[in-house]
Amino acid sequence: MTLDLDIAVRRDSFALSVQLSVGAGEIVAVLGRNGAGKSTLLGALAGLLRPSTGRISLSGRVLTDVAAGVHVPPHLRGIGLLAQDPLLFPHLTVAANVAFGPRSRGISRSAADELASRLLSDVDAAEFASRRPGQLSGGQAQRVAVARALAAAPDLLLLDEPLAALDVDAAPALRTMLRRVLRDSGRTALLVTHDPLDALVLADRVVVLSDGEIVEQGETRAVLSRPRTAFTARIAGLDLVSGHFGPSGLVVDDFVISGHVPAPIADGAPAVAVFAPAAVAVHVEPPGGSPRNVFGAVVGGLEPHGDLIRLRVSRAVDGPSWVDGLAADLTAAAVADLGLEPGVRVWLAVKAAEVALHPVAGGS
Ligand SMILES: Nc1ncnc2c1ncn2[C@@H]1O[C@H](COP(=O)(O)OP(=O)(O)OP(=O)(O)O)[C@@H](O)[C@H]1O
Repeated sequence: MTLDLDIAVRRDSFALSVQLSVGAGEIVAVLGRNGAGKSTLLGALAGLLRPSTGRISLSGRVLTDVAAGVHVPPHLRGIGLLAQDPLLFPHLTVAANVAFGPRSRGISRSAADELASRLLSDVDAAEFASRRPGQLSGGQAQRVAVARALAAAPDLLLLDEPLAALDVDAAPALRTMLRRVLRDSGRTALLVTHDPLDALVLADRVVVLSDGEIVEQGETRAVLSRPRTAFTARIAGLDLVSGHFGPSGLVVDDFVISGHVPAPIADGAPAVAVFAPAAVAVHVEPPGGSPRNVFGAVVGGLEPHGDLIRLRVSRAVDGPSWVDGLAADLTAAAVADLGLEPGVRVWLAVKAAEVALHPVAGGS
């Protein structure tokens, strides 16, 4: 199902103006800080808000057309929402929660029960089928909410910060599960998040929203690893290296980057190494000992970053090309002590414990 949207929404002093298309089976992440307009965009799509101008269509079916006076109500849009809060019916069992959507579409009880049980096993929640929502952890309830959203067979699935309410231990497994079920079901989906990791793992493409406007968009890895605007660089706030997963880590050209693997990755699958610029140590001589991850580069630029200085590197003539754009955060004193300025040869070192390896969208 293809989504085409070109709308403007006014909310008091805030204005959102977005033009966006999402292809059939594509997963697009909308990334933005608090107040960027992400919820406003979702509200307009879901039919909860009326744009002041514009048009929204889903596979040619017009959902909103302000000029023509068309505004299809939320429940008739064929759009499913998975929110931060699972919002399960507390008085129904897990299985009945999932079967509720199909039942209200007129599907027979036995077919709806069968669908619910298949979807619950897809999200690894089959064992909770006869429990009530009050007897589930946050992560378990969110799995059930995913099954319920899929059971409604929406033409478009909206995911509104689906992992934001989960604790850090539950989020990676749920992220991996979401990635699997979204790919397997071939769903067209729009994911709203402020977490670049969600975008990386789940989305094919990312759209960066700032002050109600799209400031950058493109293939997720490309946008996050080589942000073209300072705004995206700040929001991404991460160092990213793309490669393939191998037995000793991320293989990129003839380098291997070691790191920890929060959720399983298939051998040979496209993956990324992610680390914080603050975890990067900068040396002006090759570091001694045998630290695992050391990359040669030259200083590209220096810019203030809060109380620190953010250094961006470029490739050295004899060094790997993929270091281009990596960032390291240092104190002003360290920058002065090391004599760092554009063109200076440096070695970046990152401990394996500070590097996380993640599968990326498009991979198996
Ligand atoms: N009901 C409302 N009436 C008027 N203005 C609103 C309303 N709700 C939100 N706004 C304003 O619209 C702007 C965008 O808010 P929105 O909730 O869409 O941002 P967001 O990107 O979803 O932020 P967050 O990540 O904090 O949820 C903000 O400036 C907000 O103050």
